Amino acid sequence: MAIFCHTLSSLSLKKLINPSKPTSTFTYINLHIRFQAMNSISDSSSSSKVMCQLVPGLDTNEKESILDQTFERYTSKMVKRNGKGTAIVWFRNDLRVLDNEVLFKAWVNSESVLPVYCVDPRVFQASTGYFGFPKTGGLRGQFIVECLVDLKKNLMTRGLNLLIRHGKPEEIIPALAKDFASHTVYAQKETCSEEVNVEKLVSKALRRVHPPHSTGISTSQGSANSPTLQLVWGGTMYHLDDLPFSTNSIPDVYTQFRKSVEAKCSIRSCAKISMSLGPAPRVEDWGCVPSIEQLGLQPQEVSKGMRFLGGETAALSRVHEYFWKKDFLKIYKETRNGMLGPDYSTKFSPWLASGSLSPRFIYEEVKRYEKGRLANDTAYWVLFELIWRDYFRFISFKYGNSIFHIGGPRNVVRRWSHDQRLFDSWRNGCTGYPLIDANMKELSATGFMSNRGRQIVCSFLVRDMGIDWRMGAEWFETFLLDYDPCSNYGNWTYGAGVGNDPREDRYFSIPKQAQAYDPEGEYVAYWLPQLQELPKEKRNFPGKLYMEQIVPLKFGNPNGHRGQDRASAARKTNYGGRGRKTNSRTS
Ligand SMILES: Cc1cc2nc3c(=O)[nH]c(=O)nc-3n(C[C@H](O)[C@H](O)[C@H](O)COP(=O)(O)OP(=O)(O)OC[C@H]3O[C@@H](n4cnc5c(N)ncnc54)[C@H](O)[C@@H]3O)c2cc1C
Ligand SMILES: Nc1ncnc2c1ncn2[C@@H]1O[C@H](COP(=O)(O)OP(=O)(O)OP(=O)(O)O)[C@@H](O)[C@H]1O
Repeated sequence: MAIFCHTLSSLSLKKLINPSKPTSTFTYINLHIRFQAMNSISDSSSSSKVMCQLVPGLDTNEKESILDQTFERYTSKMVKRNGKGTAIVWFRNDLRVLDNEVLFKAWVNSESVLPVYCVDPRVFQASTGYFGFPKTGGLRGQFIVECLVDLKKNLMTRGLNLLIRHGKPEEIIPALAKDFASHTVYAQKETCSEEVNVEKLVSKALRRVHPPHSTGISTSQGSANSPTLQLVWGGTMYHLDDLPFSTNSIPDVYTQFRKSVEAKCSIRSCAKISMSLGPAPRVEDWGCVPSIEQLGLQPQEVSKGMRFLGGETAALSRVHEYFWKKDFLKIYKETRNGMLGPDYSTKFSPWLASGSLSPRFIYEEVKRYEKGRLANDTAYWVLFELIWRDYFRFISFKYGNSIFHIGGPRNVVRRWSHDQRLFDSWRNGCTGYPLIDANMKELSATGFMSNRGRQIVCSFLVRDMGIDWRMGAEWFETFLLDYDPCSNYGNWTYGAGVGNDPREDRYFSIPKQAQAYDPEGEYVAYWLPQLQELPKEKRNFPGKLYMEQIVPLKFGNPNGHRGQDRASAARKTNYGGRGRKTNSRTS
């Protein structure tokens, strides 16, 4: 039965948590978490089935009041501006007002700020690098639209607005710089080549802009008074400039990186801004936030699972909901490996990826929680995970495009399969392994998959199927709401054993993972309703009661796929084996 979408009484919770039966801490706490989630649903819908759950699950008034209170805490009368003229803020993956270094710098160094967002066809209408999937899927497109609506609203509250233009930034931004006689364009610095190339093009085009009172004499470098592009570091918890090593010598082992930054750097405070960011320059037509169709994408409704709301208001509300209202931070470390429902983990990633949430703000909230409520290892663990996120971003600096290449940062040579039948079964969730299929269905239906799920489906694709890991990474690129090139390709290279850390080469055994993280088959039965009628212990191991398994498992297959050994399966599926023996650990 689909647990988190049904109401449940405390009586049935007691039945679920049978004290006479030994239950692991993980299982117990997850049941508790789902029970709380269900209670919140039952408030509004008594005994009816709820098919999809909003994240955050707060009403509009509550969200607006959280936004106001948070903004108030981060507003200061002390900040003064001391610049001249108009500065342009080119919004990219930093769609927020709170702790936005770019907006802050532009405001301080100008008399007026023009905030701009460019709907770049290379982001919304292009294809992924090698395998040609849509670069941005409909669900992420919708999420970004919501982020833009919210950003526009929050800027307007502070006396600004958001100018929205369709086209390439290198054409739009210089034209605006000319029209508004801007001296500087501020934007967040990115690290991957697609984004860096756009930065270079914008910078080059700006050099050709002559300000109205210049002599018109220009060199190949442009006019001395041409507007400049100032790229500002943002988006990570630790600042690039504060790292205790140069980007070229960032440790390849995560633990070394973490220990070093924790010991030697501190996290900068969030930027506080003035209540009013105006005056806004005079603009005839600020443009509307595009619809999903205007982005050239197919709209997709979420009718099951989690429905994430885009935007800074939702992001700050989610932090409030998870840390303060539901108080789940105190058990985060024990629950974070769950798969079902909104509350086993923070779910901050979609807002972090679009930049509608600042990681430094999360840091400050963790510290506030530790001071005001409870300081334990589990509150810290959110920071531990955020350091992973920082790490992959810095690693993308160090290794450049190699994170997208088949051999990864270590240039590992292996033979990979491109068997379309196998890949299709994986992406469509029809492999015959409920744990894989349920996760893949969740991804395409909601744009989200748990970290546990991501590791398992990655291991299955690359190790059990032997498929080119980039096919999986690009599929994720299309669908994930939280798609971020550094975290996505960083994690995939790790999962495929081609990452920068040679020690990370882990095989995830589906039977073991199912036993540990979905012992009652609730997760698989939620996404694969045909399994709901099976006894709980059978749901992850349904044998012939489900569909035929497309490949045997590399290590042990308790459930069959009999009559076809690995070698013949490999031949049949064009799986070429590996040129190098892996030292996989089995989890
Ligand atoms: C194959 C694969 C692909 C992934 N692709 C992405 C991606 O495109 N974008 C993305 O943000 N995360 C990615 N992750 C990391 C991780 O799965 C998600 O960040 C996490 O599931 C988001 O859920 P959460 O916010 O509830 O996480 P929580 O457990 O609540 O963690 C808090 C935050 O820490 C960060 N974090 C946690 N784990 C990781 C990790 N392994 N790597 C980097 N950051 C982490 C995230 O920002 C996350 O929001 C990927 C992991 C794998 C195995
Ligand atoms: N933000 C991003 N998201 C997804 N993929 C990206 C991103 N930035 C860069 N890439 C991918 O990186 C790859 C660029 O690497 P490519 O190998 O073409 O360049 P290169 O390293 O300069 O080339 P070469 O190896 O031939 O010198 C492309 O596949 C591109 O899709």
